[in-house]
Amino acid sequence: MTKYFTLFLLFVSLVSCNYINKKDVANKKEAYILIGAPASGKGYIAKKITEKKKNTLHVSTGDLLRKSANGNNKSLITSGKLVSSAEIKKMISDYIRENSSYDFYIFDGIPRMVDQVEILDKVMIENNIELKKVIVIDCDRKILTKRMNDRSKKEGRSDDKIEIFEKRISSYEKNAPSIVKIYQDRSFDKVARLSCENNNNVDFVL
Ligand SMILES: Nc1ncnc2c1ncn2[C@@H]1O[C@H](COP(=O)(O)OP(=O)(O)O)[C@@H](O)[C@H]1O
Repeated sequence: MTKYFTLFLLFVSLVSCNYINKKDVANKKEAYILIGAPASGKGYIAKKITEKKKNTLHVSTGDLLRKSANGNNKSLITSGKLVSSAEIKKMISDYIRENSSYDFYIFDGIPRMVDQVEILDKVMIENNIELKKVIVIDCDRKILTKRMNDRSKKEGRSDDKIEIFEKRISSYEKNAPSIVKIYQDRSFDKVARLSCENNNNVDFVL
């Protein structure tokens, strides 16, 4: 009799363990961080990932700022300068807190400066989001400039004028290598590289 009771207890504990594991998996949220120069196709890659992974939120700091920016930030954006990290911190923490029910997050446009790595770390910890992959998009400057020209005809973004665009690329070239290095030093395997020209198949970086 005791033998059967012990077996029963073992069975119950196994089932409940499995239940806990399933629940943990269900609650785990994961993030992709996209790093790429202006016009390198971060939006395009984000769209591809969103198609592959259900319940994914694409978080573009540029889009969020364009929707909400005050006068001062608007003029910073128009002149190709960066908005202060303090404002980015508030904007991103509020936004993720208000949109916490996703399974996957794609961060596009953050971190843009080294100090924003820590800001994003904190937001991810507070919202129980783990880093899945940092995807770096490599792109030749000639291609970027051509794309910017095409895009500015279609979208008419105020910061897509050639001299402003060059400034944004220089800012990217100044900041991105140190940011990528931080993630590589933390975990080399989590940093994947994609070419901006040959990026139809994103499966291998997911
Ligand atoms: N993380 C950020 N920190 C500071 N400024 C930002 C950040 N993200 C976006 N911005 C501002 O918004 C502008 C547009 O950003 P975005 O749409 O990502 O453009 P792109 O990647 O094409 O340069 C940037 O040039 C900058 O002024």
